[in-house]
Amino acid sequence: MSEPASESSNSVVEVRNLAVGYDGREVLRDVSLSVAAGDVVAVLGANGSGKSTLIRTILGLVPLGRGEIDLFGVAQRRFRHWERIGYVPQRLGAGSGVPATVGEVVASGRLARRGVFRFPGPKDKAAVREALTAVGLLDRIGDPVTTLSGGQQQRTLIARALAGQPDLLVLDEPNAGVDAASQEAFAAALTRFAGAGGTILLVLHELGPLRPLIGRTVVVHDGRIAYEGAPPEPAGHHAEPGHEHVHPHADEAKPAICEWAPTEGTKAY
Ligand SMILES: Nc1ncnc2c1ncn2[C@@H]1O[C@H](COP(=O)(O)OP(=O)(O)OP(=O)(O)O)[C@@H](O)[C@H]1O
Repeated sequence: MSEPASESSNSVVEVRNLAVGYDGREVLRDVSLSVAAGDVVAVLGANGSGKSTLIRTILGLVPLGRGEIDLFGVAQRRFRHWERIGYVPQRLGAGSGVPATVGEVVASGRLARRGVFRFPGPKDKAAVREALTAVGLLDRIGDPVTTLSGGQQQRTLIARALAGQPDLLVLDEPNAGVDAASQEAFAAALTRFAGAGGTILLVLHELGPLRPLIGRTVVVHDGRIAYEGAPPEPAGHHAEPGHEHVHPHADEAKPAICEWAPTEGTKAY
């Protein structure tokens, strides 16, 4: 892992007064967010609240309407070191028609590091094996990805991002529809990444096995940040074992942050 840019102190992501829309319809407004080196930040919120739009805008995949975004202390439009960021989208674009093996998919995560025109060297191969070991899939390295379960395919995507040895991992609902074993494997891989000083920004529907890892949560409600602070403590019957559901429900007028017991350091908006 390389050091953060010197001019950036330890800022990894800085979002100021962001507004984003699709086809003239505003989806995010007045969003500000800071992620520092070593932070593990979970973005929560109801379906359609704008969580994916927020991280996709940070990554430059959705055009910025208003506001500013800095990555590692550099304005996003001038940022070139995309190899410092590993992105795990919601799904492995199934049906691409390319019959790739697990090892090939993970090796593609090295492209930004090694360049397209250089053959993979021992360092690249070692990084691929290490990343597959981290997610518990080394034994599947030669198998076509299409023969893996949905959860294993998600783990392959995490391994692809890890193989690039990024400083920042951005993940969009990595646990959605994924079996318990894969969720545990993610949690272990992400814990190791964070333990080595990595920064994580991820969209989650439920904290689940990742709860102990999350340092800060940001709740997006109706395109704005409605809460930012410590991970919500389940209250009342929500504290029962197995109830990990953090719910700002889509059909509620207000985010359900009132059900959480804010702890010290909480910012409620
Ligand atoms: N490419 C797009 N074109 C037009 N509208 C979009 C596009 N992507 C998202 N939207 C709309 O923007 C809003 C926010 O969507 P987004 O995917 O950011 O929400 P989300 O909080 O990530 O939801 P989910 O939890 O369901 O993934 C929704 O109303 C969605 O329909």
